[in-house]
Amino acid sequence: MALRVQGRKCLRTVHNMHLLQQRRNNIYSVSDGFDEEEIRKKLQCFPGGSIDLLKQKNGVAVLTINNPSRMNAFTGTMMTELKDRVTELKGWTDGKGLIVHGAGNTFCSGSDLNAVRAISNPHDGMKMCMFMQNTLTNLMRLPLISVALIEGKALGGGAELCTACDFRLMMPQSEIRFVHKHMGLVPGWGGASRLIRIVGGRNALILLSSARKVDPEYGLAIGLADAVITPSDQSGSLEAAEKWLSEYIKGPATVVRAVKQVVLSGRELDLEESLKAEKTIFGNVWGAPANLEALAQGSKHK
Ligand SMILES: CC[C@H](C(=O)O)C(=O)SCCNC(=O)CCNC(=O)[C@H](O)C(C)(C)COP(=O)(O)OP(=O)(O)OC[C@H]1O[C@@H](n2cnc3c(N)ncnc32)[C@H](O)[C@@H]1OP(=O)(O)O
Repeated sequence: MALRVQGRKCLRTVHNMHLLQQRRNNIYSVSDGFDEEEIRKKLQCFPGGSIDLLKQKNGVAVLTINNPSRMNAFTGTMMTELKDRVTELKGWTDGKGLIVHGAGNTFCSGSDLNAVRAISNPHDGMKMCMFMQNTLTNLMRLPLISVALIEGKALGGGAELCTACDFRLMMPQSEIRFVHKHMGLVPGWGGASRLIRIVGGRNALILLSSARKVDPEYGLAIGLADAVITPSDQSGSLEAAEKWLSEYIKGPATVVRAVKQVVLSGRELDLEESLKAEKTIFGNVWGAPANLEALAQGSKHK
């Protein structure tokens, strides 16, 4: 009898770990008819710009969408570079936070229209969509607290990209705009699914069906923007974003990453599975150095 109970417990733990593992993986794989190498080769035909990653000692990484002459539009090589940078961040165990921003004074104007025109057939479009969904899902699931710093415009795919971050910071002149309908499209990089979870179905329907501009005031009202930052003469927008983020990433990386993981589980799993995942994550921090140190110090929370 005791053995049977133990066996069931063990099976449950394996199932639980399997679910957590699944969450870390790509949405599309070979079993979905997705051949990453095939689309990578195609994307390499559309070069230009870069995705730059700076991992700082303070545990905050800065990811720069860098193609200012085209308002930071995503070329094919930038899509593959984004995938590689996100993979690099997955292995960065000292990391706590991430800021995604654009070079120059703007965020991102979506896909490079030159590439879009060249692959405007459904087969290639679907492969690109699967590739970007995999990348942005992995970005969203990083155990880092992420912020999209939206300076200037976030249009089309750029608007979708900012929904893969935990928070969105706008600036007085910035705008987020899902222009897809005006292009005869709907979002395909996972932007619609994430937008609904951020602002609710009603607001998402308004934004997607009207391609309405979201300015900071409207962004704050519907919960798409988390704050509006105004850089001072002394510090630029990146510094202001880092300052805003610093509130949420104080303390050891193990604990900050665990916080992000429990929130991810709650966001993505049903209640029972989320509770089990929470237990597993809790098991990793309970009695760990940060916990023991806090107990030894007898900390008070006045
Ligand atoms: C819809 C879904 C799809 C996806 O999910 O994959 C997409 O994202 S498609 C792309 C959607 N985005 C657009 O359609 C943006 C089109 N561009 C604009 O509306 C304007 O350029 C704007 C508002 C971004 C900036 O306007 P502004 O007057 O400030 O500057 P310019 O128009 O002179 O732009 C400077 C320079 O950048 C080039 N540019 C801008 N966006 C793109 C882009 N997405 N792809 C390629 N090139 C882009 C623009 O053509 C100018 O180049 P130049 O050689 O100087 O004429």
